[in-house]
Amino acid sequence: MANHMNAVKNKPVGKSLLGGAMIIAGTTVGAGMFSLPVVGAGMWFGYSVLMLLGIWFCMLMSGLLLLETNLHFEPGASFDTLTKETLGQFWRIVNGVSIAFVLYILTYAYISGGGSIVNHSLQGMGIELPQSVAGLVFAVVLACIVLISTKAVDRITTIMLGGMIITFFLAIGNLLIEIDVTKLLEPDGNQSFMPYLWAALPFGLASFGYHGNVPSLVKYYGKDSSTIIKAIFVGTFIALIIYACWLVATMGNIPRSQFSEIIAQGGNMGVLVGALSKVMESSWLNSMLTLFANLAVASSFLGVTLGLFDYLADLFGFDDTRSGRIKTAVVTFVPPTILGLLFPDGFLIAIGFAALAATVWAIIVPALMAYKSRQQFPNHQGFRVFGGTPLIILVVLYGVVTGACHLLAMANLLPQFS
Ligand SMILES: N[C@@H](Cc1ccccc1)C(=O)O
Repeated sequence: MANHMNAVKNKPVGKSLLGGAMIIAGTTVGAGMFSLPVVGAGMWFGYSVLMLLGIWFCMLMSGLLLLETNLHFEPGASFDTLTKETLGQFWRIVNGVSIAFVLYILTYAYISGGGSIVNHSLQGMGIELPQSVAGLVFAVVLACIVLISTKAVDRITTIMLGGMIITFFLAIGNLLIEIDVTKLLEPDGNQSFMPYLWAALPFGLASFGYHGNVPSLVKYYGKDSSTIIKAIFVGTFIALIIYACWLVATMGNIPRSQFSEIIAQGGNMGVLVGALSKVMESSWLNSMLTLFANLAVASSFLGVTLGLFDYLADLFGFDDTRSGRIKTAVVTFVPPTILGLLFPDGFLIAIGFAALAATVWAIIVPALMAYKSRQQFPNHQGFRVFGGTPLIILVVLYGVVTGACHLLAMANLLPQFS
């Protein structure tokens, strides 16, 4: 869903807790969600929920550690300033590169997922397109919105957010009623579950990523730490609940053995939604589910590419005139779109790589910065995350283990469900 980082800069949303919580929930819930049932099929429901709980906790802690550091600086200080002032030039560069990488690879993931889901929708209307072309259409339409202005993105994502909430409850509510408890609790297929946990860890991490928004919340609320803490807690908790419902809805309706087929077809969004569509009796609710998936990936695309657009404009010094924006749009959209045309089905692979890079800037760097800033400001009276250094070590370990799992899975050294 949307990454309202830039929306915040331009439009005061009313400084209630709810506004901040929605910004966090909006960024967190996105395409990563569609990878969860597919990569969780091996370990199935129980372990998936346990995994989500653990990841939620670690990602919440790393976000709060980031907030702790951020509060030592003036509202408006960016990631770049925070890393430069606490960890120095080396980490500043590593951090900047990893953020840019995540934004680029997510843009590609959304084009791949968007192509897949647009294709699934068009098939419902009797139109057949190659998936790469559907991805191109998806990218071009949404890129034009980003090109027009930040305000356009803000307006459209707000509408999409409303649409997502409505369609999510309509479609998922129905799927939740129809679930088959035996499918959920006594899965078929091979009876080994736990070993598949490791390869799924990176996808859980990507699904709970929101950390780019922490500095924007500080900018938005000022140094009101208790409201920001609540906004992060509530926002990520909403995501946790949505993911749990999503796992119940998918795993309670699609048998585990059928996930093998979904995985064999690349595990892309359209394939998963297609499998769910088959079990839904009402064609109207079916359309709601498809519409939800379209909105979820489109709003994520807008949020993330707007972040990338501003980042690249700043990096290359392109101005905000018409020609400047067109230049920025070219460097923002052309590389991921070409990748989307060449490899239309890299959705899962891209989410995995996004997670690998996110371990750096969303987990390890925030933990190290908090450690360092506690030394730099020993007499600081304000907010400090509980748990002292052991908690920092736990968060770093979580990041390192997840990154290692991604690399091991890439090298085919981890058990993967197929
Ligand atoms: N959580 C987002 C992806 C994301 C990762 C890291 C930071 C920001 C966003 C999603 O599921 O689509």
